Amino acid sequence: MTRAPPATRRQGRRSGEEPLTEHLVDPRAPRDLKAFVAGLPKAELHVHHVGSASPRIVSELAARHPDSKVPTDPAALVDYFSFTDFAHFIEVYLSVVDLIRTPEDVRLLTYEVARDLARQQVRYAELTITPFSSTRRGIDERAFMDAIEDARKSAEADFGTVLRWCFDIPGEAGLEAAEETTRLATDDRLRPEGLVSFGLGGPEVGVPRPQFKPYFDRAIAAGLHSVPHAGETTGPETVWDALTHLRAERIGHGTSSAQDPKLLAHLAEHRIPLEVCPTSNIATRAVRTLDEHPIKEFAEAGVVVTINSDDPPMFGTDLDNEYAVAARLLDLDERGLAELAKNAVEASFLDAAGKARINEEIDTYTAGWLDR
Ligand SMILES: O=C(O)c1cccc(C(=O)CC[C@H]2O[C@@H](n3cnc4c(=O)[nH]cnc43)[C@H](O)[C@@H]2O)c1
Ligand SMILES: [Zn+2]
Repeated sequence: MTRAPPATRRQGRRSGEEPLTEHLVDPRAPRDLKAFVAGLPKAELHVHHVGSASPRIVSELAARHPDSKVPTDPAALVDYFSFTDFAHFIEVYLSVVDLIRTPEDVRLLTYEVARDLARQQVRYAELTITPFSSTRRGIDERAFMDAIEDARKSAEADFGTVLRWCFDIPGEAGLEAAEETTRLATDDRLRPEGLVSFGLGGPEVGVPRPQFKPYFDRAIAAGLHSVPHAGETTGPETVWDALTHLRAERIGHGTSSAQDPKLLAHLAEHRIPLEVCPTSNIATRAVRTLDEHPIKEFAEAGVVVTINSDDPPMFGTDLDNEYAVAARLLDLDERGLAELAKNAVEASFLDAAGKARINEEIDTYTAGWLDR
């Protein structure tokens, strides 16, 4: 018998409601959960713009820029995208950032990322973009914003996938990057229509969160939601800092939260979702093996778990695979997977009508699958 642990049930229950009955696997023949996931409407909340460049796009851009050390052969990229530690991941990540040199590169990348998301039935995604990394490399800021907005509108029209932006500060680049990112995110003459949230990425070691409080205060005052990375490569104190100093509404990764029962209880009580990216944590060596990943502790503590792919081509994964990983680690059936998908919809910054639309699609799809 397979049960969906409490936290993977839809978290939208008002307090005092009867708890949902346990999801029991139908005694009929085991179903192909991967096929179910492939057709399941989904939302993705933690996925990076440059980190989502497909091998085809990366190799095409590398061929345009022979001075780059990034391989032009997609097969050679697989080895290039294997990391010895988190610092090595960032080094490789920045070598791909260096390939994005023109507004057309930005537009092509963004539109193709949306195509890949749509292929996985992603109806809505909040794509994390680091504008500082592109403007400091010479891309005009107005042209950058126009490129991502043009791709966003084209993708919605062509694929039906709704994209929104999270602008993040590359923390290791310091307060200069914080100031520039905040300016780009809050200047009404520049901020793109699709911008909904404000984040903090890059290495956490040696990059204390409290220093970024003034910048998050300005972003929140401008109506943006706070979604910093924390607890990915450092301890639970970084997650506490993100909550108390940066007023985080969601936490990117939050992996080390499992080391602090009080933090788990706080996240569960206040329904602060974790943007869990299982394979990312293995690829960057933040977690040793999937079986050691704390996602089950999160679920059993009642924390809102959302499933995400982070930098899928770099980690040799995609969102569908991350759902399959979650199904194995959380011992889920189709209903449990549908509830995970709804967790992401509920934790998103999409408007109520949009959430209702995707949730209804998830329910209709799941009912149809189970009744087939
Ligand atoms: O752009 C620069 O000039 C620059 C200078 C110093 C440091 C940096 C960065 O650290 C950029 C990091 C970059 O990585 C993105 N990212 C993607 N996946 C993850 C992740 O799992 N954890 C943390 N950061 C991640 C992040 O959005 C930054 O843009 C840049
Ligand atoms: Zn990330």
